[in-house]
Amino acid sequence: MLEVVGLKSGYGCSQVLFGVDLQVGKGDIVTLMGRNGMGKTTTIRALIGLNHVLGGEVVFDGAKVTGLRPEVIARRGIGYVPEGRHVFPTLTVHENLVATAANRSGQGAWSLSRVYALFPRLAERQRQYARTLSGGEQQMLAIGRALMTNPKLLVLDEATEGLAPTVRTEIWTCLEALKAERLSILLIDKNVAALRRLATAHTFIEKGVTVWRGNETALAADPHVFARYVGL
Ligand SMILES: Nc1ncnc2c1ncn2[C@@H]1O[C@H](COP(=O)(O)OP(=O)(O)OP(=O)(O)O)[C@@H](O)[C@H]1O
Repeated sequence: MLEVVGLKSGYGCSQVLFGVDLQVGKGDIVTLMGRNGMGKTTTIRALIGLNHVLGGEVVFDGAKVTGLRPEVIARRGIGYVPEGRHVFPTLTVHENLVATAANRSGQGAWSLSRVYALFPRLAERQRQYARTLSGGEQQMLAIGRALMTNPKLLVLDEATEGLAPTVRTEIWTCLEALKAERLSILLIDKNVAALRRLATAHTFIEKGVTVWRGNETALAADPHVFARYVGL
């Protein structure tokens, strides 16, 4: 589904990524972990076309997408939920969702009713302006909007950051439901316990380089990996 090899990227003349390798297979839930400032968000931004790629390759769904424009990569089927939500504040919940609805149909296509079934709270607030929603509801809306593009891969950056524990649990439950549907997901999150319960594979980066990859069984078998690269 997604194969990233030797990805290099940065900001202006400051290089941040020096060789990130990452793989997400169909139905996989893959984490991107590492200490603060190691390049997790930059990796995501580079692979979806928001940051300039200095080297390496990104292959998505069998085709090279390295360096393509973000809207082109999004249309290929990568749904992105950025850190900090970014819903349209002056549109209603309903308008936010239809604004990103992809012009695709067929089996498995996301519809308003499917998003509302996943997030009943959004259904109750359909006519409410997005700016009046709680942080957790805005996060649900951000995920719902990404789903309305019918992604083959959903990318979430800190989806539970700053949310109350009960709301976090709701987001994790929703991600479990998406996992059961075999949607491929790449995610960054500081809530490591929940992340590890959900994920099928992990990627650790340090100073812009992939330093460890493996499944949860391999990670659990080697506690030094976690201590060394995340330090908890
Ligand atoms: N817009 C920017 N301009 C310049 N440098 C940036 C910019 N955004 C991030 N950086 C730098 O790039 C490096 C990697 O940042 P990045 O946000 O990718 O890390 P991260 O692993 O996601 O960290 P965190 O967990 O703190 O979000 C950091 O040194 C950061 O200061």
